[in-house]
Amino acid sequence: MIPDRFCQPAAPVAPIPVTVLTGFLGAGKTTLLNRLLGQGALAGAALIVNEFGEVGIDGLLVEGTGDDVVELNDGCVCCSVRGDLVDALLRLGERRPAPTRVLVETTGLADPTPILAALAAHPDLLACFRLDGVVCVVDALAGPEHLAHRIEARRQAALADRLVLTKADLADPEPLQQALRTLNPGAPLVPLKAATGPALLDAGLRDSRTGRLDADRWMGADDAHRHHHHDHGAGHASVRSIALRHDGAMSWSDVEAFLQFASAEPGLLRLKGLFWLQDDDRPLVVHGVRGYLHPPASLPAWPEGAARATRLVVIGEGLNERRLRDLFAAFCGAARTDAPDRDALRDNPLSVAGMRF
Ligand SMILES: Nc1nc2c(ncn2[C@@H]2O[C@H](COP(=O)(O)OP(=O)(O)OP(=O)(O)O)[C@@H](O)[C@H]2O)c(=O)[nH]1
Repeated sequence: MIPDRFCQPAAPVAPIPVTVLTGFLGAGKTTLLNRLLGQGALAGAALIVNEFGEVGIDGLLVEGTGDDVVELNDGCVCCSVRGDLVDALLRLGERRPAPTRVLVETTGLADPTPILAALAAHPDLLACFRLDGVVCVVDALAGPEHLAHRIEARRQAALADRLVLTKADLADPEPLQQALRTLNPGAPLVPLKAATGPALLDAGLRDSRTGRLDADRWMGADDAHRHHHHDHGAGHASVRSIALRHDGAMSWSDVEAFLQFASAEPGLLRLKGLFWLQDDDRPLVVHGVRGYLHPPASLPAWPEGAARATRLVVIGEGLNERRLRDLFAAFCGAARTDAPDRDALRDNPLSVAGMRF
C-alpha cells in the first residue's frame, strides 16, 4: 500500500490552473495571446507578461485586458524576477473572485523549468495553483535554426504539452515539424490558425471545466510513436522526451525505488506519469521537475477509458535513454540480461553508475 502521507486529501477550493506560454524570441507568443483573448478563451483569466527591458512593450501589445495584466519587466522570470513571479501569483491567488486561470507569458529566452519547479515546490503556490500545461510557440521561419543552435529554444519545445506552429505562411513548415517530432513527439502540434482555448488549455490531467480526468490529453496521445522513438539527430538531440510504459501492476516499493533513481538522473528536466500499483486500484500520479519530485498523489479512480498501465514521460537534457529504460525494466521485473535487476540495484545503488553508457 502507498504510505498515507502520499494520499492527498481533496483540496477544499479548486486550485487555479496555470498555463505557461513560452517560445523563442519573436516566435509569436503575443500574437497567440491576442488571438486567444479575441476568441474570449481567456475570459476571467489573469495574465502575467514578462519581458526584458524596463518598458513593458508586450503589456501594451496585449489587447483589451485592462487590470488583468501583471507586467514583470527588467529581467527574466526564470532567473532575476522569479521572486516577483511568485509574489505576483500569490497576489492573484488572494483575489476574489479568483481568476479562472493564470497565463504566464515568458520572455523568449526563458527556461520554463524554474517556473514549473516553483509551481511544484513552493508551498504557498501549491495551495492555490496547479500547473495546467506549457504551451510553446515555434515559428516555421526561424524555428529550425533556433532549435538547432539555441538550448533555450530546445528546452522550451521539449517541455511543451502543446506546440503552436506560426509563420507557416512565410516558410515551409516541414523542417520544423520534423525537428519537433524528434524532440517532443508527444505534444500535439497546433497550427496558429487552429489555435483555440480547447486545443491549448486544459492540458493537465483534469479538465478544469468538466472535472473529468483525461490521461491521454495529459500524457500526449501519441504514445505508441514515442515509445518506439529512437534518437535520430545525434548532434542536436540532447534535449528530448522519452516515453516508458509497462502493462503490468508494480509494487509500491519498486515504484519508490525507481523514482528515487530516475529523479537523480543527470539532466532531468521534467517527469510525469501514472503508475498502476499492485495493491491499490487507484492510479498514482507523479510529477517531477528537475530533481524535485512532487509528492505522488492517488486519483480516486482510473480515468474513463484509460487502460490500466504505467505510463511515464521523461524529458531531459543529455538523458541516457538506455540506462533509464534498463532502470525502468529492472523495477518492472523485466531486467535485460546484461543489466542489473531490481535486487542488484537495491543492494548496491552504485551499480546504476555501472550500467551501460
Ligand atoms: N506572417 C506571419 N507573421 C507572424 C505570425 N505569427 C507572428 N507573426 C509576426 O511575428 C512578429 C513577432 O510576433 P510576436 O507575437 O510579437 O512574437 P513574440 O514571441 O511575442 O515576441 P517576443 O516577445 O519578442 O519574444 C510580429 O510582427 C507578428 O505579427 C504568422 O503566423 N505569420
